[in-house]
Amino acid sequence: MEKHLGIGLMSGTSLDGIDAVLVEISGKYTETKVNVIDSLSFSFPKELREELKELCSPLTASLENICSMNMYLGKEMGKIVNDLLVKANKQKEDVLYISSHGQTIYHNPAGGKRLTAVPGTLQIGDLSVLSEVTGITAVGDFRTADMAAGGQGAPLVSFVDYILFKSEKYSRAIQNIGGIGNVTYLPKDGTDKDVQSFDTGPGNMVIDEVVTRISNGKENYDKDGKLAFQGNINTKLLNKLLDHPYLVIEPPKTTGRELFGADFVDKVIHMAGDLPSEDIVSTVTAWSARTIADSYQRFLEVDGNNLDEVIIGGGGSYNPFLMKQIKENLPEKNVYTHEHFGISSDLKEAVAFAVLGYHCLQGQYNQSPSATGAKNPVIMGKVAYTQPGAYKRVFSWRGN
Ligand SMILES: Nc1ncnc2c1ncn2[C@@H]1O[C@H](COP(=O)(O)OP(=O)(O)OP(=O)(O)O)[C@@H](O)[C@H]1O
Ligand SMILES: CC(=O)N[C@H]1[C@@H]2OC[C@@H](O2)[C@@H](O)[C@@H]1O[C@H](C)C(=O)O
Repeated sequence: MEKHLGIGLMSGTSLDGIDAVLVEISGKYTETKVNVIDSLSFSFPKELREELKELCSPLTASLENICSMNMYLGKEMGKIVNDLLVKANKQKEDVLYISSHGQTIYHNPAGGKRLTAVPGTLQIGDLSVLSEVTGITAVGDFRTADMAAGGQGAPLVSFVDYILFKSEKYSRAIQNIGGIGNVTYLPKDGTDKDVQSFDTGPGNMVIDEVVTRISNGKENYDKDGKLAFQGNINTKLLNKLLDHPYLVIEPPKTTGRELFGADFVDKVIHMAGDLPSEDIVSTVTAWSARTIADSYQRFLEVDGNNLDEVIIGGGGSYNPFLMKQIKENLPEKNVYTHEHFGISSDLKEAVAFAVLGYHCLQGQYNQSPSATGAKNPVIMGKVAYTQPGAYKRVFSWRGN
């Protein structure tokens, strides 16, 4: 089977930065083979992170800044790709495509009341700029295709989870803990029609924002759960947080900074009153863990479905306090991280988007309707090439 080099780029809702991964890839769907060759991570400087946060809220976003940031991020993403090529000692001619998730700044799967307020989602980091800076074909803007077919536009990684983790022996929950938590449920010996997926709720987003506030911006996350370990979980605050209406909405459902961003953290800080700051960190971390465990019980382990294994990835898997809480809430499950299966928790989503982009270029479906709630399968992604060389490399290849 013909092998190619491709690059996956992930810039997630945590707004922590961009992960870039160079993969060798071949095949399609359950025959897909993907190996990581090299990777590079770029942390957003504080000012950029703050600007992006502003763009994620209708109260602080400006049209002018969104317009510029789309171009700016496209260029930055291109520079990261070029750095990765230097690191891996590869030329642009060696690489068939880049597949970029883009930076979500707004995600509104429910839409609004006005006639024109239909569901929408916006990922920025322009694909033409990315292609022009790198000389490589760029694929991206996946979520709108799923929404066009009536889906939530997320979670999309469930398609790749099915390829990587389906098992004849065990029912599995593949849990990502990024800014938001999302799960893919793969029942034992199930088909692609049995895949279920939804956002469980806050992952690290609320923890990160609380830490940013209490440290006056000196820290932006609770490294190794240090603050959470120093505090106590406050049951009263925890119970109030567990009343959040998102947690009982039936899947398919997705969420983001619109519900669990800075405006929500204002309310948490208010609810916490004069609690010591470490207790607030412990409590919101315990809350994230509970929302994950509770949603399995509420939505997955129903109708005779069971759950044997939980496989955790994303940055939250590096927070030992959060992991401890998850394990305590799931005493009868085997809880692993992606590393147990030879996959980096950090790079998994970037690899997943490399797989989605490769399918787009092959004209293959790359989405799971049962996971996103779409009416029908679609090929997600748009393709940009600004120079003939990039165009020729992709179109002289018939990836069938
Ligand atoms: N050593 C660590 N200790 C505690 N938390 C950590 C550690 N490393 C990473 N994290 C957490 O992981 C977050 C980043 O996670 P990740 O990169 O998976 O998110 P993302 O891809 O931006 O989000 P999403 O999957 O929601 O789009 C950081 O903001 C931080 O909260
Ligand atoms: C709109 C958006 O960017 N959603 C992200 C976010 O981060 C985690 C969770 O919420 C998930 O639904 C999704 O990302 C992953 C990559 C997904 O689509 O599978």
